[in-house]
Amino acid sequence: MASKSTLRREMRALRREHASAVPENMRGLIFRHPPGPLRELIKPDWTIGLYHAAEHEAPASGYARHFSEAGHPVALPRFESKDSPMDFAAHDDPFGEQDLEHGPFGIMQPAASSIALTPDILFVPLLAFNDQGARLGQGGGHYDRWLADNPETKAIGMAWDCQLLDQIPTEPHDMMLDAIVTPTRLYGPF
Ligand SMILES: Nc1nc2c(c(=O)[nH]1)N(C=O)[C@@H](CNc1ccc(C(=O)N[C@@H](CCC(=O)O)C(=O)O)cc1)CN2
Ligand SMILES: Nc1ncnc2c1ncn2[C@@H]1O[C@H](COP(=O)(O)OP(=O)(O)OP(=O)(O)O)[C@@H](O)[C@H]1O
Repeated sequence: MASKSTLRREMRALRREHASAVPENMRGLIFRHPPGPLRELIKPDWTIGLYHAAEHEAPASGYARHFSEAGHPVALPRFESKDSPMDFAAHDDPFGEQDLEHGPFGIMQPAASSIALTPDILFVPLLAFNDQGARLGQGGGHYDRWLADNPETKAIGMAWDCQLLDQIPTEPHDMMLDAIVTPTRLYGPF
């Protein structure tokens, strides 16, 4: 099996190629809200963890708007510096995004003044996944560490269909996903 770093390079290129082929005016039409079997998992009082997608990642802002309209608190990852641990903080303006600022890794994040929240379900970006729920991330270990510290939180991958692989190299610290959503399929809930 290819090493994680080789796979990361290949999957970044594949994801870029795939995502840039989706016309700009169609992007808002995909990932508008999660499929029914996932919505059924989510209790009315749950806090929803999402991410602010980088250019070629599966877009997650439609879910932020959907869950916010449905009355759920929405939270995004936040870092004080590149080396500090990830926490989650309120994202109260998913339509205007006026409550976000530039953070480390070039990703928009809640301001330091936003209140910290602990998601009950966490939607996570990824570079590759398989149909058993294994995940390859960016290599920072941020989600693996956070999920290890918060074992009650369900983890749902969001991905383009091209990110599905037969096999993912895994290590003991890698946390499995409870489900993965793509524009055409739902894998799980396992
Ligand atoms: N949108 C988004 N938010 C996220 C993550 C993510 O993968 N995507 N993270 C996931 O853990 C955490 C941030 N950690 C990160 C760790 C490493 C890199 C990283 O290596 N980025 C590459 C650029 C990748 C590319 O070109 O696509 C880099 O900086 O070289 C990014 C984020 C939390 N927030
Ligand atoms: N629970 C943990 N405790 C301590 N270190 C961890 C833990 N999980 C992962 N790490 C460390 O994080 C680093 C990156 O892990 P890995 O290559 O699995 O990242 P990834 O799953 O691709 O990234 P991410 O979870 O940020 O998307 C490794 O050095 C690993 O040892």
